[in-house]
Amino acid sequence: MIDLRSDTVTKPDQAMREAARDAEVGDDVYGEDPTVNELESRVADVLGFEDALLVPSGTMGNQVAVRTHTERGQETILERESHVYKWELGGVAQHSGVQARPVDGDDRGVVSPEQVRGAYVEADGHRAGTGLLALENTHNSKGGTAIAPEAIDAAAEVAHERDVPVHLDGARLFNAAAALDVPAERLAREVDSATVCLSKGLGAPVGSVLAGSEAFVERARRHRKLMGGGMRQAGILAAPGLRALENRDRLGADHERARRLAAGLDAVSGLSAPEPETNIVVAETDDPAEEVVAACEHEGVGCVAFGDYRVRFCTHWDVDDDDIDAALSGVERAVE
Ligand SMILES: Cc1ncc(COP(=O)(O)O)c(CN[C@H](C(=O)O)[C@H](C)O)c1O
Repeated sequence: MIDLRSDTVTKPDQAMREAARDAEVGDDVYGEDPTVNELESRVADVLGFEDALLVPSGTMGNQVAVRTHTERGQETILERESHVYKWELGGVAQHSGVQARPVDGDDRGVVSPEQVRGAYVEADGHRAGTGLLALENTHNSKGGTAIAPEAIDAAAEVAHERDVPVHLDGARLFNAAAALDVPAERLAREVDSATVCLSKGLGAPVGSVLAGSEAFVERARRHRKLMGGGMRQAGILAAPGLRALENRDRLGADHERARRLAAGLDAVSGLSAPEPETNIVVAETDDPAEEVVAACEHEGVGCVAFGDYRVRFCTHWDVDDDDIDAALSGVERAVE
């Protein structure tokens, strides 16, 4: 099957497997795994933060960030279609006792300064107040949109004027950086913490990294442990992660293939697919999405329903040009 369901399906290459095999390891709960320490330091540098923390998943990175930034009862402002709100099992409530305050970003998932201002709640005798603003870049549900640094900065400025910290779910931050041709550090410059996923388009088998100030990461390390994320010889995971980090420069190839895939899908009767900004293609379907997904699977193409009449296809490093051609033929057969 040509698996376009997600870029989470990427598999480690031989170099990553050998790096894992040969990794120098230690007990990371004691801070003694040299490979984990190297990865954390490297990601902190790349994102322009003081420190960083390896976590098993992007979800844990986001949830540790929420738990570290907030107090119980507070609210977190987030975009209604964001991953933190929509796909993390109510984690902000379950892990942190935090209330979600969703706002409807624009069609690209951008949360405006006015929306932050309007959703902000000052603590008083009856309310715990706003404890966090959570943003996402690229924005998955809106089609992998690469949000400009100025938009992130503007929302963060309003939060900071009210002493509210900002977390950036940067699961695909390097995709945004590649699409906008700006350093990832610039996209994270005005936020207080950011997660990046090594296990998506970058191809690592496991792992995300949560970056922030030294004081933030010290507290986040405790919350990671609280959630059971304290790992031992995790250099086995950090070594392929370090290799994955070097794949940032190849993400443009995924974006180019996504553009070709979208153009081909758009030409199929019963589908319409706008030009993507990164590696995520979302097609509007005449037939129910679930039917289209099942038909595509039958023709050897993996994709996922992204709404009643929306289907998502993700390009990634295990998908080459021939796969795109084959996928287009398969989808054409599926929906004809
Ligand atoms: C923006 C963003 N932030 C966080 C995560 C969570 O990462 P993991 O927990 O899967 O490592 C994801 C995964 N997204 C997955 C996907 O797109 O297939 C599913 C929906 O969970 C994400 O898209």
